[in-house]
Amino acid sequence: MTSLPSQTPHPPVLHSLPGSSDLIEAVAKFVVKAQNEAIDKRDKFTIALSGGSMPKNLTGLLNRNDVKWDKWEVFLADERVVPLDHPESNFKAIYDELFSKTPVNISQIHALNPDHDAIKKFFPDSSPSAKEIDESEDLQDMLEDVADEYEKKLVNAFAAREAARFPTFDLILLGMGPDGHTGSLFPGHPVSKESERWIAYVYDSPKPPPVRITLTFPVINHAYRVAFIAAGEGKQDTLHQILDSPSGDLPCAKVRPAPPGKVYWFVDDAASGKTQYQKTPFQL
Ligand SMILES: O=C1O[C@H](COP(=O)(O)O)[C@@H](O)[C@H](O)[C@H]1O
Repeated sequence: MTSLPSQTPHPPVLHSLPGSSDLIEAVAKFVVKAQNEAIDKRDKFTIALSGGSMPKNLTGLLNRNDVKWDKWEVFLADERVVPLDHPESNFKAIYDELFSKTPVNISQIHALNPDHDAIKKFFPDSSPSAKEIDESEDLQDMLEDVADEYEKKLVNAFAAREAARFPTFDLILLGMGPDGHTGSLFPGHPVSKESERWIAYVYDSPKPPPVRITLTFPVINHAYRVAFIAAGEGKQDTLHQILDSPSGDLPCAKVRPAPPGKVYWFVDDAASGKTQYQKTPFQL
């Protein structure tokens, strides 16, 4: 077992694209580059995807003929504990927007176990309150089990190829919430301090639905590439705070992969309207 390397992280690379179609095209080119490098090395591409506004920004991949879909192994950067066909499911968002239009086999996408008891128990409309979960070891055990099950999927996928303490994703794509959260890692939440687990659960997410699982920071910061995708004026202040303020308290600012890993920001000019951070023209 090796632990996280401790070199100084590379500074984030900021690419700001004029509009939505430029952003979507740049993201597609970037993902294909990451895909090709991974396939050259290991004949496989391990990627983790987020929900929220991200899936529609991945649709540029559908216009290309150099995506080697059969080599993709897909995980969720975070997921809400809801049925897979629920409108709040990140799996559903990604599947509907992207994978349903590709030859990717469903077995290549690692979703939550749809038959887990927790899916019924924590279904948003009938979910116990955070206080009830706080007071119930059984409910917490059930959530622990959901996180464990998902973690095992990662262990199975990565253990065969590396004996590292944390998995090395070829690419993790993240969103940035207006409060600076990413995945289901929310500002000030104790899960942000998790240093051992690969997958953690949250039952008091300030953004509904409250019950979720998420990749932890050690996993995110062990990836070979992490890229945020954020668009729109509504993200301006948060992006400014994350990239221009050296204190780095928001969850997005804590994404600083250990070298050789790197973090990239793909944003539109509306989102980067206030940031002073140096922009790097996007070119491949
Ligand atoms: O709740 C979530 O929010 C973040 C950010 O979403 P966005 O709509 O502001 O882009 C998302 O990345 C995450 O996957 C999701 O569960």
